[in-house]
Amino acid sequence: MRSGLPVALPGMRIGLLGGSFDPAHEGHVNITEAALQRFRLDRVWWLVTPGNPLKAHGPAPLRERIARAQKLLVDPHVVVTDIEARLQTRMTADTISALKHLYPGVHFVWLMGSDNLVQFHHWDRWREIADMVPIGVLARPGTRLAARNAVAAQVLRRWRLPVEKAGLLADSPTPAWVQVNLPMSKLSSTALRRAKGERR
Ligand SMILES: Nc1ncnc2c1ncn2[C@@H]1O[C@H](COP(=O)(O)OP(=O)(O)OP(=O)(O)O)[C@@H](O)[C@H]1O
Ligand SMILES: O=C(O)c1ccc[n+]([C@@H]2O[C@H](COP(=O)([O-])O)[C@@H](O)[C@H]2O)c1
Repeated sequence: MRSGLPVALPGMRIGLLGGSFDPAHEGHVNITEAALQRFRLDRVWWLVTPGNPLKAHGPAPLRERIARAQKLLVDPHVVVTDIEARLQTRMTADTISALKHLYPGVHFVWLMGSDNLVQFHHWDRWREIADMVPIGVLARPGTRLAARNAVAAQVLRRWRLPVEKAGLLADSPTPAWVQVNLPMSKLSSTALRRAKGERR
């Protein structure tokens, strides 16, 4: 295993929550805890991205964002990582493909808030992502309806699991996805940056 990468054993179910985390907030913690429970995951890795390929403005320095994320987390099942910087991947399809190669036998699940499902069809090789890993979507305020009508949700509708089967997601053949509702948090990094007067 390359140095600096987290350890995982074959058979483990690991959720990947990619994000800018600029900054990390309780909304991230909230969906992470829900994902651990609802998708019966052993771990969630926060993949703190060097920069979202679809965002024009770069985020705060990676080290600052990681330090803040680590401070916020108390659950030992959650690991904050700079995997994308280490692997030099920016596109999620490349990150997932590299992780599957580095961790054979690990059951990865891609996690995202429902706002990201609405955008998902703009991501690079998004159909390949859906073919590589099951996807767990967590409801985010104001985007549940849009997520239901999202292009990706329509194209992948045949492979949507009923919510009662969310616990089987990590072991399901791909494509497979499910959207779960949870007590929602309105927190967002944008709101936190604005409250501090930052213009990013
Ligand atoms: N309050 C929330 N409820 C549900 N999902 C969330 C929430 N906040 C963030 N997420 C999800 O967490 C992941 C990482 O989010 P990100 O780091 O972009 O935070 P953000 O608050 O969405 O930031 P920004 O406001 O800068 O877009 C994304 O999949 C996003 O959908
Ligand atoms: O690969 C892509 O084309 C792509 C496009 C947009 C977003 N993503 C990923 O989605 C995750 C959430 O991004 P963000 O900035 O909304 O936190 C993060 O891991 C990004 O790298 C990935």
